[in-house]
Amino acid sequence: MIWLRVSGLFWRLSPLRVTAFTVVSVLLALIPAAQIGLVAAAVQGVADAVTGDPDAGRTALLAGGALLGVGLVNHVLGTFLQYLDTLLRLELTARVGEWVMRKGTRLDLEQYEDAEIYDTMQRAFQESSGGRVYQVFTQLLEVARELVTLATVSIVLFTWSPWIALVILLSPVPSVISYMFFSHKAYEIEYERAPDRRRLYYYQHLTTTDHTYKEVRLFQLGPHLLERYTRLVRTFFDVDRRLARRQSVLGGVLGLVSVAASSGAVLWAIHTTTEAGQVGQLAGYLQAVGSIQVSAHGMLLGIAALYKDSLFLGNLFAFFALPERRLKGGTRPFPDTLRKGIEFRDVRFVYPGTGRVVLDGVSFTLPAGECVALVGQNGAGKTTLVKLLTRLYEPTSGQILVDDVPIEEYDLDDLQRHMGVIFQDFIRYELPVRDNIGFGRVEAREDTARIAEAARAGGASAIVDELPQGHDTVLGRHFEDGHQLSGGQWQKIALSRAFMRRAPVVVLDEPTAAIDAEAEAEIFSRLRDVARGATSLVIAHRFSTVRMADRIVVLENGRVIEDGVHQDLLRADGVYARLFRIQASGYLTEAASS
Ligand SMILES: Nc1ncnc2c1ncn2[C@@H]1O[C@H](COP(=O)(O)OP(=O)(O)OP(=O)(O)O)[C@@H](O)[C@H]1O
Repeated sequence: MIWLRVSGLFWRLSPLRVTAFTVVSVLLALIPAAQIGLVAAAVQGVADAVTGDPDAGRTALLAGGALLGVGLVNHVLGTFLQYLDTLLRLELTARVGEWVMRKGTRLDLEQYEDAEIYDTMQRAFQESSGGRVYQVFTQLLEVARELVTLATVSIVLFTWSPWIALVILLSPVPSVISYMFFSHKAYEIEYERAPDRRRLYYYQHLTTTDHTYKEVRLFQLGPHLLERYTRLVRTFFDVDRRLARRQSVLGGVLGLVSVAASSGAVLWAIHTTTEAGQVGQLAGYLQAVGSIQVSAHGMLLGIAALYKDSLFLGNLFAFFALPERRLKGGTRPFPDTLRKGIEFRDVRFVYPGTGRVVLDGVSFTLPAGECVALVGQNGAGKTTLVKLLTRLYEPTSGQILVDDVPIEEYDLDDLQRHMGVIFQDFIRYELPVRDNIGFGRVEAREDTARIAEAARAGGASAIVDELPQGHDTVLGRHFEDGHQLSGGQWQKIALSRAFMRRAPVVVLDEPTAAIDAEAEAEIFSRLRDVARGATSLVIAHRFSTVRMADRIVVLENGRVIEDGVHQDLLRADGVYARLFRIQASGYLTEAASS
């Protein structure tokens, strides 16, 4: 049914152009039959004129003139078809890319983090140029056109000799069957290969991108990665070569059957027409033999190609059919300022498809307008908590309440609009500063005063002031005139993006890991001001940052083990106090020995 869906896509693209394309294609398909009839009439006319028929010369001339007219029509229609072809192809290429992007923005994070679904996406992206969709459409029309040609030419040929016509018609069948068989095999191989192909692209990415260069170069990973790449490519090549060998042997043998059948038919035609002295018929016959064979072959190969391309296109349609935004919100608008705060109540979480409990009954509160720091060793579940709070995932059990209302009752888009979040792996947009900060509130990206204020809040003002084109300086090195920043400078820009949002809830996941201590202290001492009284959650490993928070929550193995203010936690002499002293003593020892 892929054919139907492809036709549907084209119809939606431009009903007028698709109709014109179809009509012109069918008209062109009638031309070979007309040419055969006219050639036969012209040649027979000449032959009769030579043997003394007085009217035959005029008939031959008329047939020749008509042949010229048909040739002209063929040329004009052919040119017009080419023009329509270009238009439809351009339009489709742009639209398929657009559809793929739109779909990508409507999926859940869970789908991106699921290896199987991710493979489906990768397979679909290979089709996102729209090339194959277009191919299927033109193949469909090609098959229809050859069918019309075949039918009309067969009528002529069958009236002369049904047996010869049948032999020629059936001759391509064996080779087409083998083509279909091998197409299916090729598709199966390619399907199984998707994870390895991803690995291949990944090795390529590691050795050809700017931000991987330093490490790959200094660890001298280049040759090793190249070897992994080559090993995979060689495995692919071995499998493909075996398939190609089998295909050419079988295809070659079956092709011989086709050649033998058509050559035999030509000989047979020469023999019968010579005996009857029908020169015109012989000329028409020879042309018809060629034409019918080309059309039958074209049609059957078209069907086989359609079959193969439809299999590949199935991936694209499978991607389009992926369920969208399964995570639904309610209708309640998210508050512009929190009244009470956020409460995690006995939250448990297991990543879908895994058996490991990442959060095991987490309970704590984020009082409105306060800043809570979340600490814990790597893998304790801190970022996972943020994913739940921002509703990128749903708790397996337990509840998150905002101002005593379960989080899922709030409108999902509105909730996310009211959260200023920066993750550890924030994006470095290779775009102007205006976008890098303005994307925090995309509707306000032209509001230079607001961007400047956000930059101040994130400690990025001095960086922006020094850039050659200020807010319009392109960052990064991917595009012309791009200006590269240091890691800490990028992080300040990302922080500014979070503040650009002016959200009532601010979540910063290791926001200052790359920022120098002085700037970090400056940003956090002003956090309450810059966050405009927002309720904030900060994940940090540096205790100089953590101690500035109103409350501190310590997470270990998915459980809250301590919760309180800095001084109380120190007095309690638990895990927090131990970790704090380790860091503090490191600094003190260094200070004492210097
Ligand atoms: N998408 C995922 N699918 C399955 N497991 C995951 C996924 N993301 C994280 N995990 C697992 O969940 C656990 C908690 O991860 P999380 O990223 O929340 O830790 P974290 O406390 O933020 O660590 P860090 O301090 O290193 O950033 C880890 O054991 C990790 O392996």
